[in-house]
Amino acid sequence: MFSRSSFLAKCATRNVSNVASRRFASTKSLKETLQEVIPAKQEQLKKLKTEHSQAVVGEVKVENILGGMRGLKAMLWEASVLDPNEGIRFHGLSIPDCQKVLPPAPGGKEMTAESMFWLLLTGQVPSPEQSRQLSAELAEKGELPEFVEKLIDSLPNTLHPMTQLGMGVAALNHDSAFQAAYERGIKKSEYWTYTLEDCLNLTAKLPALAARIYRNVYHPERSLPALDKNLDLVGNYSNMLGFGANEHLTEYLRLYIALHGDHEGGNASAHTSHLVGSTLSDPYISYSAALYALAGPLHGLANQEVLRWQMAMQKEIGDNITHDSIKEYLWKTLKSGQVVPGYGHGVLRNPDPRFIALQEFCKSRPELQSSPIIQLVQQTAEVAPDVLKEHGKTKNPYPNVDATSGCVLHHYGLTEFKYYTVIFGVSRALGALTQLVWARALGLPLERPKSYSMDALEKLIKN
Ligand SMILES: CC(=O)SCCNC(=O)CCNC(=O)[C@H](O)C(C)(C)COP(=O)(O)OP(=O)(O)OC[C@H]1O[C@@H](n2cnc3c(N)ncnc32)[C@H](O)[C@@H]1OP(=O)(O)O
Ligand SMILES: O=C([O-])CC(=O)C(=O)O
Repeated sequence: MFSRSSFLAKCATRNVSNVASRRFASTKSLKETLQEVIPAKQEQLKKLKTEHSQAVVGEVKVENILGGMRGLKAMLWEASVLDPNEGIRFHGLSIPDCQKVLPPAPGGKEMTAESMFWLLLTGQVPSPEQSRQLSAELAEKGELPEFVEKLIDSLPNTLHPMTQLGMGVAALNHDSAFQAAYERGIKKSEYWTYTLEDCLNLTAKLPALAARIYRNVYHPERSLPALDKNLDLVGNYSNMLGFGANEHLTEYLRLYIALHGDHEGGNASAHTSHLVGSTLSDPYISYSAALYALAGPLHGLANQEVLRWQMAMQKEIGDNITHDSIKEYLWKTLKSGQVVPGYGHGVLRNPDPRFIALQEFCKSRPELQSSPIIQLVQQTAEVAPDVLKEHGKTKNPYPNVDATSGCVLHHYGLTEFKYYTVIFGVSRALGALTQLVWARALGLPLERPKSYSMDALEKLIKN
């Protein structure tokens, strides 16, 4: 028998190939589990600092400074690592591994947001009981304060849903446990527990906030159902969006939200939350800032742009869609100086495994296979890589997750694509908030890289 802490210490230094070995029969709560795993990680950090702080892991070239820091190994991020060819691994587990071992909701097949959150936070696969325990805790904490409801209800329905989401999340910091404790004057060693409290509260409240925005903007005539204490986080979200009766869409949302949860630390949303959090801003305002990075069309908003672009393509081509007509539309987009949304990536150099997992979901359901919008997305993915290769600019001509994430929502009737990035925003909290807990548990410092002007850079090169 091995102890969990020694197992975690080993996991920290090498990938775990035997997925089954990640199963633990435990009745511990999330906080108790974290209390157990934190000392080994603190020890690991101490060792890295004392024994290896001068080890060189890369070099900084002028192209890195001018090229958006692409490729620089410059951040610590615990929950996931992105391999350019294989894609994302969460604590060493690939997406198919996660699909095998992470518990689904009762009666469902897809992993829940809670089980992914547990894995990201602790490095352990929760038991179904632990996952359900976390669902119950989140449902208990899920209601919005009345002033936040009033704030969201007062916004014009023409304000982009992402702007509204960021405002609601920031306003929730009114009740931040971390901020209140910091003002009281707590020890650094206690930071993580208050951060965890805020992170759980925020995760719990995101569905009610995001669903309220959807209702206000698109269906003001509807009333919002109350939180169901027996449902998982996404079950409740789907219910409050008005799709609770559609088990297929609810399952898709579970998969979507688990898969989009984390993508290592350098992506713009995760990095923003990490940067803002490093000033000891509380998790609400740190994550609010992250949402505004996610809301850019080169990042999360691309999933809205993909649907808009695919619908425009469908309108222009009409019913007779062929590979040639898609090719022509792709060239038209490129020649007009626009990017093809849903293609390319800052790190990945192969098709995104999240794209593949969502496509597999489509392939497993006959009603999705015969859906015109899903067929169009699939056909586009067959044509676009060759066109992008011929165009010759992008380092990665393959589809990323945004190329396909919206079409299933559209098929099942969630057609308001300006809302899609909000769903991404509910998901990305899982990874960004996990790192805030770890940043406080490990006592990570203020993030403050060195910058140069072009004159200063030229001087540096000469010297
Ligand atoms: C969840 C996510 O955030 S996944 C990403 C979602 N974003 C998109 O799908 C938007 C479309 N894709 C892109 O704009 C880019 O591929 C990005 C932003 C994702 C990555 O950017 P980079 O790392 O700079 O990509 P790369 O190094 O390959 O770019 C080189 C050139 O190819 C161009 N390029 C990259 N992808 C594309 C594309 N899909 N269509 C057309 N041109 C592209 C870049 O604009 C750049 O052109 P430039 O030299 O004129 O500035
Ligand atoms: O990793 C990135 O830069 C973008 C991305 O796919 C994500 O954040 O999910």
